[in-house]
Amino acid sequence: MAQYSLVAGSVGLITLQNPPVNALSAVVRKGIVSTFERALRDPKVKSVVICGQNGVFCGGADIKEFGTNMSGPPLVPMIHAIEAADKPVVAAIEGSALGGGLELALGCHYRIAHSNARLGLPEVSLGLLPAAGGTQRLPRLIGIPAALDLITTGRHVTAAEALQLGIVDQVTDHKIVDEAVKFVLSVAGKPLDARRISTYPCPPLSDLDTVFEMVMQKVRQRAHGAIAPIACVQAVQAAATLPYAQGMEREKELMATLFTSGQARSMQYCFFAQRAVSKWSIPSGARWDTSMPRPVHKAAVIGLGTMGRGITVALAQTGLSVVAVETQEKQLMEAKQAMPGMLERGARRRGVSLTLHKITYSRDIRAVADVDLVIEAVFEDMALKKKVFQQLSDICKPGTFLCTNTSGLDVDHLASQTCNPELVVGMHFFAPAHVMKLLEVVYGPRSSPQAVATAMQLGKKMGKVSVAVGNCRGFVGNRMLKPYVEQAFFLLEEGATPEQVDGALEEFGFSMGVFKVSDLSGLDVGWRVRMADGFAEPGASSGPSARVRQGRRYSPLGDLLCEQGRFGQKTGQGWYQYDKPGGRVARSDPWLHSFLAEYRTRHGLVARRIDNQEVLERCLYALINEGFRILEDGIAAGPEDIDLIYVFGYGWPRHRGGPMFYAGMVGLTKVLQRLEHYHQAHPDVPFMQPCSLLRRLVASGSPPVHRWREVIKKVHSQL
Ligand SMILES: CCCCCCC[C@H](O)CC(=O)SCCNC(=O)CCNC(=O)[C@H](O)C(C)(C)COP(=O)([O-])OP(=O)([O-])OC[C@H]1O[C@@H](n2cnc3c(N)ncnc32)[C@H](O)[C@@H]1OP(=O)([O-])[O-]
Ligand SMILES: NC(=O)c1ccc[n+]([C@@H]2O[C@H](COP(=O)([O-])OP(=O)(O)OC[C@H]3O[C@@H](n4cnc5c(N)ncnc54)[C@H](O)[C@@H]3O)[C@@H](O)[C@H]2O)c1
Repeated sequence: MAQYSLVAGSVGLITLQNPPVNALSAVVRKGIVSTFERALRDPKVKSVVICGQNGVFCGGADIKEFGTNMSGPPLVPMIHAIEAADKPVVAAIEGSALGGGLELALGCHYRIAHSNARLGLPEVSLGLLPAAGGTQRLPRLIGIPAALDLITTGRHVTAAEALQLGIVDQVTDHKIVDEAVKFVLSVAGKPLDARRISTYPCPPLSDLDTVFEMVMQKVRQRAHGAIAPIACVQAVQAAATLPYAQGMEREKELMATLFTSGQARSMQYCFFAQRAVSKWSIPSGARWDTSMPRPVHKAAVIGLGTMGRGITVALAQTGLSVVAVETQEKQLMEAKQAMPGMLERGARRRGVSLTLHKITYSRDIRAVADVDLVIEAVFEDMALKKKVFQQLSDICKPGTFLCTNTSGLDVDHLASQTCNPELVVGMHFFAPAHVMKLLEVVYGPRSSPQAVATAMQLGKKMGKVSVAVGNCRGFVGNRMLKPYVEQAFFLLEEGATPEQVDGALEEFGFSMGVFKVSDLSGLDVGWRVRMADGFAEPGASSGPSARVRQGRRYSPLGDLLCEQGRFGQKTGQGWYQYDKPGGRVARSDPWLHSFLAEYRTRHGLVARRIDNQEVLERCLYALINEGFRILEDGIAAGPEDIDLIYVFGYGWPRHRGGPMFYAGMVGLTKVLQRLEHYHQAHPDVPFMQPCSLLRRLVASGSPPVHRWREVIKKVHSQL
């Protein structure tokens, strides 16, 4: 609703009231319309201030309404009426003014922001565009380039940047409503014609066509198949080239296409999934709302390699004191040199000024004696990690949480090396750890609710999307990757090329295909794991039995490349070639193609034409099938957890909602049928055998993804 009061004798104050973010639900819109009409009718009222309750102006349209039959007064005429009023209207912005909230403010004649405010048009991240005049008013107010930037990226700006861009007229540190009232009294009676943004011409730009062509090209490249960013550019183009009324028509038309699209549904699903996973619960019964995290003031990181450096930066950025321990002098020196630059770039990326960081370095693990939480990031070697955990258990003060960044080793086994296994959890970051948004918090049967709650809260503080997952080989993300990569190898054996497989996956929306990612992270990483598991054995990669291991189909292709020293980007050769070791630009490698041809001949394989549909089905359905197994095993609490892990950690396109949501969009029956088809063709590939949970879901009528938990619960209760 919207509350109305008369203040300072002549100012009508409208307060949006819809906790927690004052979203513009039907009731709120109704409230604004009626209170605004009342203010206009009242001769005592000379001006109006619009604000939001509880320190938030407005989080935009009510996203929950989007899937329903929308009723109540529409936003566009409501904002028009505010702009057309002959009494000055000021938006008093604190907290957030996002989406429809900012569009409402743009309809006001003046905008005053508290210094804590964040403003933006994030509709693009929901698969939409700002359809309450945002695409038409913002370019008229701040110019086309700046508006394009904000609308196509959806980024939020601080009050200071908003002032610089000209979005707001004033920024204050004082009470926002008091300032707005003071301000509106000072402008009462002044003409308003020059304050109605819709009447402004768009600031001229020379060579408009070239600008839009270039922007469109850039946006298309970044969009990876998402349609909303393209529509955003088209809408701003309408603002630049058409009169306001026609621009509004174009905005409406473009929004109509987006509004009902599968992409918008997928992205809005991700929005709510992100909120849902923070409300974690684990099989022991511990939950987010009953488990108290313990404050962490001082943390430590053990091992300053690739991951340890990123984790140290991410911790320091939250304002924590960090003790960084590294045994190798050379690594320690390199880390010390690299860290300031990483912190500086991080501050720039987050749009904040660089503050003094409290990092102390040591080669002696005893330096961590007084920290509240330790994150271990030494080599992926169980014997080494066990030793480190034994040391930590001896050295650290009582109650210190001991966390490991292992990519997939048994967290329980590490916990058993300590005197207090309840204090041990996995904190699995993704490279580069100070940039990537995902954190898997791995709990074991003995992890205390407080340890899980503390790791989840610390992750949130670090700006991560933290997902609580159970302990199993590879946890959720890396476990699902295995069947996906395996299928990619099999496709090469059968006639595909790395270029084709990557091309199909990139067209689907991944920013990088599986082989480019493998080159980036290093082929040797998986090779070492396969050797440890007894899959890859030196000398076993050729010969007649090379393609069968432990009774199942196996492809030694990755092992053969590693045996040749082709580890990917770091060696300048992998599935692709690079201009030098460490090079970043992947080029097709004729050597690899003849190697594949020779390999097929050696094993009597006849290359066949494989279409992209098959590439996608085999790679993605194998991954999704493992996702169902993870749900069945109770390793992930729900499909949302898996989906966010893939969107934030593995480059799954957000506009496709994550693998499990995507399976629902494709149709569970179809996914099941195709898995059955591929499993029949290759019964020696266990990953393709459809998971029984998938069968149960299909048998229960393929419920929508938000109802899968009911079926999963039934499965668990029968176990
Ligand atoms: C044809 C039709 C034409 C329509 C015209 C459309 C016009 C317009 O252009 C479209 C929009 O505005 S699109 C909108 C554009 N706006 C955006 O994209 C902004 C989206 N919101 C945000 O980015 C963040 O929530 C804030 C930064 C506002 C607050 O962050 P924070 O303090 O960390 O809080 P938190 O944990 O994030 O959320 C707390 C609770 O609020 C909930 N909720 C939040 N916003 C909601 C909404 N708009 N709605 C509903 N609910 C919303 C959230 O789910 C959660 O619920 P839970 O049940 O407690 O889990
Ligand atoms: N690299 C990735 O993409 C990635 C992603 C997620 C998780 N991980 C995991 O993170 C951990 C570290 O991986 P990385 O890629 O940073 O390895 P890395 O080889 O880059 O760094 C490991 C560092 O640990 C140091 N170290 C070894 N023993 C030590 C000890 N006892 N005390 C202090 N320092 C010691 C080494 O000198 C080295 O600098 C591994 O468990 C790995 O599986 C890696």
